[in-house]
Amino acid sequence: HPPSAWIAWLSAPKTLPRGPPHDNSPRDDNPERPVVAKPKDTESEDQTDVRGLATSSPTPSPQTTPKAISRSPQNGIPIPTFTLADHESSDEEDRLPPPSFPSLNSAQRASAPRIAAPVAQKPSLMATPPMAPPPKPSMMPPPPRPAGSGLMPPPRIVPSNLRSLSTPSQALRVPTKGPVPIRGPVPDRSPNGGLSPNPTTGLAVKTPNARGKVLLSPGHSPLDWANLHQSGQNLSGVASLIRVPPSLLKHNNGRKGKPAWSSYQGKVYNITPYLPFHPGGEGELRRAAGKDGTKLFMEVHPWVNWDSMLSQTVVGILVSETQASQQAEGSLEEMD
Ligand code: HEM
Repeated sequence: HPPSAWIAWLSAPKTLPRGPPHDNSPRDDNPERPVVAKPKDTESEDQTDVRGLATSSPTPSPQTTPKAISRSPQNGIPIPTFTLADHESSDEEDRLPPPSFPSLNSAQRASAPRIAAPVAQKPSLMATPPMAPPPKPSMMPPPPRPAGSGLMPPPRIVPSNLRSLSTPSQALRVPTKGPVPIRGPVPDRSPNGGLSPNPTTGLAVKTPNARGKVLLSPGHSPLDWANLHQSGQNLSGVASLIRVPPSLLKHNNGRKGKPAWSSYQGKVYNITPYLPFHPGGEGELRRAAGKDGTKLFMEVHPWVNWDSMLSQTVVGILVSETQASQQAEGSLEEMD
């Protein structure tokens, strides 16, 4: 913008309407289009027709807002109008055929192969140049029909073709030859069928589930044992490590209220607190109570690190009867 225009606008008297010196609104270069201003005051009596044109203003409004009027009468160019009634009464259009698609002179129609003869077009009002009739398509002749009905005869039903349907009992029969697959749970070799009473509650807790795994009572998962084991509690039941003779190990077999001790590779553990946490079941673990359980342990799960799992339950070391009597007064810690 030329700076002079801005200077002129800035130095203009205050009575001039505020605004830039030029019109930023989009220009309407079409002189035929009527200029319409939306009435600001909704309570105004001025009416607008469906085209948005101001129709009449019977009484002069005191408002100073300029009202839009059609410029067409001044220019002498009439605004074309139509009514719905006129359109409906036009029979001429109804008699016209529906518009063809694709368009009669379109490239799509020209390039499409014509199979059937074109339908005779009624003379329409569309200025369409007459098209040349499409060339006759050169189609392959249909394949010769096979002799007879054209269908293959159904296969003959011969008794040797029929497979005998196995009965449910046959389908589920275990093969008589070869090794029998082991699908069941771990066999329970405990004397009372795996249901051993809990030493604290007296209730049977071991119940193998469908997968053969022992259902541990709530709060007795391996993680729960890990938490209890790391809690710092003394789980051994003895004040200090002791020498355990075989007689003492045998005595503490977990029955009649006695603690369950078990030795593994020379160390004696108090397995009583671990019984309800044992994933293999309390009954299985009890089988090693009061004796050395190394052999049983290694038969089942040699990968299990029992020493780290039971380190807080260590009672002492397994010694001979004579060693134990010689050191009956002292403890292992005093000897060390
Ligand atoms: C005090 C020592 C023992 C500890 C720390 C211990 C620990 C474990 C652990 C952690 C498992 C789960 C193993 C796994 O899922 O891979 C387990 C399973 C088992 N344990 Fe022990 N166990 C001990 C002693 C025994 C003994 C002496 C027996 C047998 C007389 C036994 C029999 C079993 C059985 C049958 C299973 C189930 C195996 C399975 O589900 O496949 N456990 N034990």
